[in-house]
Amino acid sequence: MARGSRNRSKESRSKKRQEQEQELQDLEERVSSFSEVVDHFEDLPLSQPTKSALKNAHFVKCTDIQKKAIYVALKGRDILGAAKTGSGKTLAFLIPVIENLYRRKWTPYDGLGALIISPTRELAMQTFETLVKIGRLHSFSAGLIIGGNDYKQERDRLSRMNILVCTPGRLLQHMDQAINFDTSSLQMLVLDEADRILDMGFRKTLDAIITSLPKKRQTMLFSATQTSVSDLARLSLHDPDYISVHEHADHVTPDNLNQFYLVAPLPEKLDILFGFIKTHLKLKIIVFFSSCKQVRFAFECFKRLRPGVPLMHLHGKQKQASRTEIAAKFTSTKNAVLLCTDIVARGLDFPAVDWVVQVDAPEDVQTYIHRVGRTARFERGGNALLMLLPSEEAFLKRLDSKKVPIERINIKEGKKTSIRNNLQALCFKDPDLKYLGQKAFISYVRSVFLLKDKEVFKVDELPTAEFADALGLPGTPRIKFLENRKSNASIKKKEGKTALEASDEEESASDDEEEASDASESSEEDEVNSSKRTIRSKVDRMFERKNQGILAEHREKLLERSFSGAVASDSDSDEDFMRLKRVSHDLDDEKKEKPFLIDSKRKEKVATHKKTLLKYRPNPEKLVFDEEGNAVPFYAVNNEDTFLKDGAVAEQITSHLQKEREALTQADLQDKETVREKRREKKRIRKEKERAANGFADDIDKDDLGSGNDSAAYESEGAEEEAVPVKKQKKWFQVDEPEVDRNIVETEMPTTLEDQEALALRLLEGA
Ligand SMILES: Nc1ncnc2c1ncn2[C@@H]1O[C@H](COP(=O)(O)OP(=O)(O)OP(=O)(O)O)[C@@H](O)[C@H]1O
Repeated sequence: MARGSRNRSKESRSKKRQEQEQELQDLEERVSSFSEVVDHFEDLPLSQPTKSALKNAHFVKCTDIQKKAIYVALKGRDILGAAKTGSGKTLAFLIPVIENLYRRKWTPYDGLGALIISPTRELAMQTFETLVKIGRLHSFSAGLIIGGNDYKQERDRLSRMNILVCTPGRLLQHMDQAINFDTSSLQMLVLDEADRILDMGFRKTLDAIITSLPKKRQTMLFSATQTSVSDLARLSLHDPDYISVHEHADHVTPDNLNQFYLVAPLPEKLDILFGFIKTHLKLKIIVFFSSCKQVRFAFECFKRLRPGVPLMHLHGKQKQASRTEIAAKFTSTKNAVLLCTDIVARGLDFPAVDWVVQVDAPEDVQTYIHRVGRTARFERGGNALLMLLPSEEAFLKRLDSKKVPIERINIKEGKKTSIRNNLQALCFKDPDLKYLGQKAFISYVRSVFLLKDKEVFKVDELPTAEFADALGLPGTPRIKFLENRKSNASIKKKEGKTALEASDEEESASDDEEEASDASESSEEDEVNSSKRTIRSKVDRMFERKNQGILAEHREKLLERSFSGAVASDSDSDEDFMRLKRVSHDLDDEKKEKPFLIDSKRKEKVATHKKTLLKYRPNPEKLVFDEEGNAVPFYAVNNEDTFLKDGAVAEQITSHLQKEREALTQADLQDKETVREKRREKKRIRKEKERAANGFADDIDKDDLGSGNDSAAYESEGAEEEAVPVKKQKKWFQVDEPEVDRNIVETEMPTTLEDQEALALRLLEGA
């Protein structure tokens, strides 16, 4: 009996296996004979688990790139896929990855089958999520390998993974360090945002990765912007298929995207942005800056100015946990403003973004296309606003030549607001904010300095003093790299080189610096090292870090003083700051100690006896130092006659005491003020802690979530005068053409505490 049932189950197992084999064989045949473009996933030659998962995720109809790329990729061909932003490229490569492994009967024991490389961590995470969604009914193992995660944990799981989604730097780290990481069985390599991964920033990393991968593999490249042919050669593609669905479209950007630009002087950019936010409170907005420090400064200032909408910020200098949390929060929020750098520019799919605002112009048209592509995704509408400096108007030519339609707008005079005074007050009150402002200033100038397109980005035409003033800074911070550039250029000129060559060399040096970094976040150091990299001491770094532009000058003076009289040397450098240099301490000839010459037996004996030796020394002279630091004999400072010239002794005593008393009173007043300031600070910290306990914490030093509501913490400190009144400003700008539909989203039921607060604020202020 038992044997009978065992036989039956054996039979049914082998029957099932045979059916599966047959199914796979049929699928293989369908794939190889398939050559039509179909509209629905259901009609593609896909396995049942994939079809079911797609259906469950509500993916029914294929987009253009999916129609044209999936069936070709299923045949194992190399692919170069290009389609506009938000057109569904992710599924176009994920479906073939899963299916091709499935048809090859890949199991967890077969090792690594597919590698998907993304330029940023957030994009890798998003791709991984989609992979999990559509591959959940398969039995493959998949892993996410990105910087900022637990390296050990990743390493221990590597050997068991069939599909890996990763960022280039972290992948190479594992390739170099993890003994159990074997890539020899790899079947497929996918480069998402291929042009970015193949460009200079990742060149060395990617080349090192490619050399470790088997040559016989399927390679798929996808991007919204074109990959240069010379870059492709590095991948040794096998007779690739070029699938470019929007090649003949009128525009390279989505058709349902309205694009505007305005010409804004540098000092007015933050005013304009703040005005824009205040007049678009109910919308979801992404704002791009060129550096992390600008993002932080704008975020810290704006949240204190309470625009009445949740504010968030995202950049590469935040901890990974914060980055992930903020990205998730912005995804789920209906209306919010996300201030960010270009780590958000590519691939990220935040739902229902209404506006993309570029406060700083992008480095090139490619970056522009990717940035604006964060809105108007997959059949939705969207709007984009670009701020150009008067000196950057040449960028419009670049956009035009790449088929980007953009329209000029002007802000209505009556709608202009200024937050300059508010920023000044904030920076005055909070040295940390001022320090951040100084860093933001330097970062911005540096970013313009580093940009390649010198016809558009002209660092020498930046109104730096006015810009510093507009940021609320008490003075213009020193821009050391520009000074270095000038001095380097003049040295090079002397050596027969032109200034242009000199600055080009500096740029290429900084390109090298970028190579090892993640995405575009590397250009964040405030100081540009000149073409020769110098080793900086701890003290140098400290001076560079704290109060740039204030201490830097102080330090220069210190240096001047310490080295005045020093033996001039060509090798003078910053490291010499802590090194004692030979300083001439020559005294007058007559005061010089006569050398004790040992020219007889007697003197030889004396030389061993300290006390006797003293009589050969000149008489000691008591010296004091005057205010200029000159040594003068003690008794020469004052004698009785000169002393009495200033009045009788008693009078002088009284006036001296009077002066001292005044000085003490003054010092006392200052002390009292300091104590008061400390008390205020304590109170503020206590209040912040209380708020933190209630879930409202947001610390300037923490890269955590932020919202407009955080500024409430400053209310009791008399910050009311900093709040700019909220007015209902419907028409913020004017276009020559009829008004564009701004795609206003109605307020939904607030879901989070921040939403509720922002809504309450708006209601109170009548927005
Ligand atoms: N066939 C489909 N049906 C419905 N929605 C889809 C389909 N394909 C993709 N989408 C959705 O469209 C959005 C954009 O897709 P995806 O992120 O893949 O675009 P992309 O072309 O990679 O954009 P980018 O160039 O910015 O990286 C996503 O929200 C995705 O879920």
